Amino acid sequence: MSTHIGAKPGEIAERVLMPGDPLRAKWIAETYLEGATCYSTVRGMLGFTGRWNGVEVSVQGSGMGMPSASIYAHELINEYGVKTLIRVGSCGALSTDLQLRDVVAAIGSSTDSNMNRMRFDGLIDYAPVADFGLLRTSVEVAERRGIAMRVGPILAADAFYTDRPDLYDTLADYGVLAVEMESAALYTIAARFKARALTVLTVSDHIKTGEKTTSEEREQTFSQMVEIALDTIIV
Ligand SMILES: O=P(O)(O)O[C@H]1O[C@H](CO)[C@@H](O)[C@H]1O
Ligand SMILES: O=c1cc[nH]c(=O)[nH]1
Repeated sequence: MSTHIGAKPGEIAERVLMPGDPLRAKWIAETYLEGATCYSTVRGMLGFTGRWNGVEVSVQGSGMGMPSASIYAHELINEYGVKTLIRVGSCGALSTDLQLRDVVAAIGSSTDSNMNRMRFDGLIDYAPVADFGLLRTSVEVAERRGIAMRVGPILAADAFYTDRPDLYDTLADYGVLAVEMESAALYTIAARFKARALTVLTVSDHIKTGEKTTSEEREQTFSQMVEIALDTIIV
């Protein structure tokens, strides 16, 4: 067991999908993974291991926000030997080109988090980016599946409810597609500890239009994103 994950050594695969929502982890395991078993219920942050196309894959909930996701990424890599992590999350669209349920792959992640400012002593604006091989594979998988996945930069925000919507407009002017709350930390920790990471998202709500999906839809219906992530992680 690590501090926050109740798995025994060997119970977590080298390949892990990371949704923020632990009940999305359960849905993914039950819907897609053959022979899935639950290895952790610590803090209700469920984790499962099973097989996708014969390859062992785990799914671990990571919670909301970079402090929580950082804990799970850190322990998965450093205490369980995880080599590849793909976040499968929901996001709010900043770009007016995006519609509800569109799938987005995050090539890089800007952030308002202070975590990397602390890491680099406020001297460097570190640029957290996706693993190029995973990103390329995900694009190939999406094309093969006929899914029009958008690839571009996103924002990883500390706050879900912002007092500065004007900054979201400015970021959209700079080509930032969407906002979520974990990718910058995931990319940074993967880089630091020599793992590979990618973030694939589904648009759950639109910041400009106010349209949104329900919490049940966010938990159980973002199948295109999950299928792209599963096909990508086993390559
Ligand atoms: O749906 P998940 O993966 O939790 O991701 C998004 O949803 C949560 C906010 O509702 C944040 O964690 C954000 O990043
Ligand atoms: O972090 C998130 C996730 C979904 N929608 C948002 O607006 N923000």
